[in-house]
Amino acid sequence: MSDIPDILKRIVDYKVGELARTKADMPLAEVQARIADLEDQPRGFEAAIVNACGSGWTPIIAEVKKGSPSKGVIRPDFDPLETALIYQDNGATCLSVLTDEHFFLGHLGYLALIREQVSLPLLRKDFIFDPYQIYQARAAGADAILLIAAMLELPQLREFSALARELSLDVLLEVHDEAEMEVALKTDCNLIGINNRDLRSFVVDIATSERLAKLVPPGRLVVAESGITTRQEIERLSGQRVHAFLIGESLMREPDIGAKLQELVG
Ligand SMILES: O=P(O)(O)OC[C@@H](O)[C@@H](O)c1c[nH]c2ccccc12
Repeated sequence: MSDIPDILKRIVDYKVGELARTKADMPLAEVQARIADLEDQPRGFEAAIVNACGSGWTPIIAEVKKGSPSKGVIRPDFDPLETALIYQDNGATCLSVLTDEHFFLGHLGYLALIREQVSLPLLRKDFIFDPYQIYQARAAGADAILLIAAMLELPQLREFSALARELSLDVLLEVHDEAEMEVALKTDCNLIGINNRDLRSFVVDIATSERLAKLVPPGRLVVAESGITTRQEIERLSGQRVHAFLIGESLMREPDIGAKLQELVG
C-alpha cells in the first residue's frame, strides 16, 4: 500500500533481506518436503473460537510475547513454553506466537516447542509478504497465520489466504481503519482482526474496535487486538459485535500470568 506506516516499512525492508538468507539456507522445496512428512493436521484455530463463542466462553487468543518495538522488553525472564502452558491451564482458547526475531524477540522455533506440549491452536504472528512464509508457518507447526492489510494489496491478500487454505491454515486478517476494512471485506477471510494500535503513532485506543466492528456483516468473526487490559473492556467490546480478544502485554507484564488470564476470561 502506498501509505504504509513507517514502522511497517522498516520491518518489511529488514525482513526482505532476512528472508533471502533463510531461503538460501532452506529452499522452498525443502520446506514443502517437511510439510509432506507432517503427521498431524492443523488444529482449527477459527473453529476453536467459534466453539468458545457457542458455549458462552470468552475466546481469548493469548500472545506469547517477549517484547515489541514500541515497548522494548516486556518480560525479561521470558519462557515461551512455560507461558504457553500457563495460558492453556488458565482458559485461553488459542495462542498467538510471535515468530519475528529482530523486532519482537520471537522465534519460529517457538511454534514447534509449544505445539509439542500444548493442544491449543497456534497463530503464527509475523509480517507475511511472501508465500514462502506461509509454507514455513505450516512446516513449523502453526494452525493459522496473520495477514496485515496495511502492508498487502487486495490481490496478495486473496492469493495468500487461498494458499493458507490449501495448507489447511486459518487466516486472521488485520485491519486498523475503514479503508483497510473495506479491502478486508472483499476477501473471503472469516476472521477479521481490528488492531487498536495505530502503527504510525503507537497510540492504542480500544474505541477503534468498537467503531470498525460495526462495519462487519454477520457471518464473520471479529477479533479485537492490542491494548486490552481489563475484564471491563472485554465486556464493553463484547456488546459491540466483537467476538474474541488478542491479548499480549497486559498478560506478559503480570507476575502471575495465570491469575490475570482468569480475570480476563471472567
Ligand atoms: O500486547 P498487546 O497490546 O495486548 O497486543 C497484542 C497484539 O495485538 C499485538 O502484539 C499485535 C497486533 N498486530 C500485530 C502485528 C505484528 C506484531 C504484533 C501485533
